Amino acid sequence: MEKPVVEVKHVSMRFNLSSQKVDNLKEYFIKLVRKELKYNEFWALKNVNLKVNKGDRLGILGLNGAGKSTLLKIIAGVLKPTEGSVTVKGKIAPLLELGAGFEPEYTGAENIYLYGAVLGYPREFIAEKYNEIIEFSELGKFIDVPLKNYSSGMKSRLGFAIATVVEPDVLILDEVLAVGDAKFKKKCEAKIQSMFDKGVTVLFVSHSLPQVQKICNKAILLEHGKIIANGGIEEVSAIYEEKTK
Ligand SMILES: Nc1ncnc2c1ncn2[C@@H]1O[C@H](COP(=O)(O)OP(=O)(O)OP(=O)(O)O)[C@@H](O)[C@H]1O
Repeated sequence: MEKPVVEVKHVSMRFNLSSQKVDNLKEYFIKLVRKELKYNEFWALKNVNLKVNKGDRLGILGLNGAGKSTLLKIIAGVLKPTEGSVTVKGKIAPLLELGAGFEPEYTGAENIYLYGAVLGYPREFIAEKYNEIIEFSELGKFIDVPLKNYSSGMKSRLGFAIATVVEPDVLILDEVLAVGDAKFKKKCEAKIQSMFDKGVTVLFVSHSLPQVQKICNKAILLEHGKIIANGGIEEVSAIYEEKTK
């Protein structure tokens, strides 16, 4: 039997939602110290089990708030699940919120090392790939400018360049990904396509069913934090379409 590249076992994720109105920070800390803050527990994911085999391209479908991004963040290691475990074999390129690990006071060059470390790349590896990252980002002399002076497109370009410098075994794509202007977008799409051509395993979140159908061979459908369908793309798309009628 085929060994899964990604395995999600009994994963649940609880968030604490504040149920009270707190007017300012001072009041918040007073309530915190007096243990007067009340939370409502909210389970964004509930006992999710999933296996993704090598070379599969899995679409993650579901309505707003179903838990799609939370699941991707847990698989990428950005969030730790409240319960359960995730194993991923090989290198991951998580194209989620690009540049979330950036430090605004540091230059682009310094952030390459910082963000690289956030993604778990060894320092020597970053040093080796440093020029390639700068070249792909097309930031030129701006690489020595603090990140706080970058436009949002420039930050995304640097984030994309760092996250894709590895040859990943697993590519995590969230459609919220914003990657600069039309020209740079094309370049990113070409890079993603080249990863597809090499047979990378893909996890893809999108609200666009045609886009998911174009890219993916399999899909899951999440509803209120639970997987309610898991199978071939056509079968799961049909269930999703029925739900969104
Ligand atoms: N940090 C957080 N704190 C509290 N609640 C959160 C947090 N992150 C997510 N949630 C809640 O978890 C639920 C699932 O969110 P998630 O972003 O995973 O949904 P989604 O399926 O990706 O939705 P969308 O299609 O709108 O992007 C939502 O109800 C959201 O409010």
